[in-house]
Order: sequence, then structure tokens, then C-alpha cells
Amino acid sequence: MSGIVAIVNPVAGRGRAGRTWPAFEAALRRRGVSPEVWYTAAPGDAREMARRARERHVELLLVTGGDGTVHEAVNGLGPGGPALVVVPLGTGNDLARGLQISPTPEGIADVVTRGHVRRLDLGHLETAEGGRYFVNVSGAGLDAEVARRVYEEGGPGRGALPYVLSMLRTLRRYRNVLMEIHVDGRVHRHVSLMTVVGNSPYYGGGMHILPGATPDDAQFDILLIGDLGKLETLMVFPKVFRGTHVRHRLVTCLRGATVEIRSREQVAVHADGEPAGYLPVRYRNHPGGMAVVVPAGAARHAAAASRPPGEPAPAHSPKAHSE
Ligand SMILES: Nc1ncnc2c1ncn2[C@@H]1O[C@H](COP(=O)(O)OP(=O)(O)OP(=O)(O)O)[C@@H](O)[C@H]1O
Repeated sequence: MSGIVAIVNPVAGRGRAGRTWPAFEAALRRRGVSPEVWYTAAPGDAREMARRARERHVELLLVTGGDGTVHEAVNGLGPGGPALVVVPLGTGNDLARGLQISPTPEGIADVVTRGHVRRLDLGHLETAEGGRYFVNVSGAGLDAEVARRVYEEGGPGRGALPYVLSMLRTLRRYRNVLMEIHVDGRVHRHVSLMTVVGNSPYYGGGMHILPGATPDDAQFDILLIGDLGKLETLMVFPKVFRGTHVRHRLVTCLRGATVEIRSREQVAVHADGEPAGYLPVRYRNHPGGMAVVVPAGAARHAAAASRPPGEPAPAHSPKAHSE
């Protein structure tokens, strides 16, 4: 078989995806596009459906939902496979935000009929729990602890607010830890609130955590956040929404293709906001591993497009202790 399949997670965006998908399908049909529609019934289905779509040599795979659904789909596909069209009807939609995809029926019909394929880097991480791919951002430390809590308390339809509330609760008891971060063979040791590794600029429903990230440069952007106290963390946190946290003296931006993080402490790891085990973690990038259809006029570099007007690209400053 070839053709177009649409995976639809009806509970994404607190049910918005299920409610509004028929309008998207109608807009596609008006343009002569008739996808085969597969509704997910439970967590994990999008992964299996994507695997099946790949086996059947589907040409175009629409993934309707939020970042969790996209995360599942790419884990079913792995590097290669059909081109994805993200129909961003979740609560966060961080990948689509970076790619300037408009969540309207006509916007998606435009992407399908007139968009172009962009090959993005696909991140992969490995912990003792196993390996998995991620599309946006992974990390170890406070944010992973927060993600674990949100996941345990959550369910679908999460968005930014539960992350913010959980961050405040988690921070009260959180203790910074000594981490050893290997980036392309260089070792950085520091006491860290958290370390972030990713290909795309956004996570957590609009937090501009890696403002310099370019999703197709074959490199991870890496943020080493040093030994921030609790009060200082609370003061820096709002800046994450504008991406200006990277100017803080205890924040170091790096780039690299292979990353490994270790610690003697038990430190949680997340992948696209899903719990992914504990340190040690090893990252490797698959350049161009994910084909995504983007709008015809989309800016080449999503990071540049998403930066506030007048905001310079963050300097990459290897300040942490390295050897
Ligand atoms: N039919 C279903 N019933 C319950 N859960 C489902 C179903 N289909 C998929 N899921 C789960 O729903 C979860 C949430 O989906 P998703 O993350 O796409 O939406 P969201 O949380 O609204 O958006 P975002 O992640 O962008 O904030 C996924 O982790 C997936 O495993």
C-alpha cells in the first residue's frame, strides 16, 4: 500500500483533536486528499500505528495530537520512514511551534498540498531503561523530575500550567547534583540544577529553553545550568519563556553531536517530557532522521524565526569547567 494515513489521538488537547479532526479531514477532501484515518484508543497506539504505516510504505503520515503523539509516532518509525505532517491539536505543540505550522484546517491542507519536506535531526538516547528517540528536548535534573511528577499525576491534555505548578513543588525539595557531561569527547564537570539536550527550541508548552537550536544542523544544543539556588531559579524561570535565561552567568550553551551525562546520584532523565529513566544517559543524533512537511513559506531556521524581534542569537560559551 502507499498513500496517506492520518493517525488521530482523539484525547489530545483535552479532546480538541477528536472534536476538530473532522473539519481538518473535510478541508483535505476539498483539495482532493483522502487520508485513511486511524484513531488511537490507548497510549502506545500511535507508536504501533506508525510502525504499521512504515511497513506498508505509506507516503505521508499525518500525526494529529500533541507532542506526546508525535513522540510515540517517531518511536514507531525510527530514522527514515514516511514524511510526517504534524497536525498540532495537543495542548503544548512545541514541535509545530518551532516549525511555524498553523493549526487550522486550511493551514494543514496547505501544508499537505503545497508544503515541502524538511529533513530534521532525530535525537536518540539510551539509559538503563532502554533506548528511545526524541524530537524536541531531553534533559537530566530538575526538569526531568518535574516531567516525572506531571506524568504520574497527569494524563493527556497537560500543557504548560501543570509543569509550572509541579516545578514549584519539586523545587522545594530539589538538591543540585554533580554531573559529568561529555560533549564530543570533552568533559565538563559541574554542580548542576539541570542539563538540557535537544534539537528544537521549545518544550513544556512554549518554554523557549534552547533558543539557539536549529533542528537540521546535525548537532545537539546543550544547556548546562549550574548551581542555581532556589530563589535564583525562581527569578530565572520566567525568562525561559522568552529564551533570555541563556544570558545568566551560570548558564552555559554548547553544541555537539555526541553527549553523555553521568552522576553518582540518582538523577532523572526525560525525553520530550516523558520519563526516560535515570543517569547515565548517552545521546546520539541521526542527522536528517525525520522528514517533516513544513509550510511552503516557512523560515529555514525555526530558531531564528521564533526568536523575539531584535533578539540576537545566543552566544555559545563553553564556560563550564572542562578538560
Ligand atoms: N485514545 C487514547 N486514550 C487515552 N490516552 C491516549 C489515547 N491515545 C493516545 N493517548 C495518550 O495521550 C497522551 C497525550 O497526548 P499528546 O501529548 O499528544 O497530547 P497533549 O498532552 O494534549 O499535548 P502536548 O503533549 O503537546 O501538551 C499521549 O501520551 C498518548 O499516549
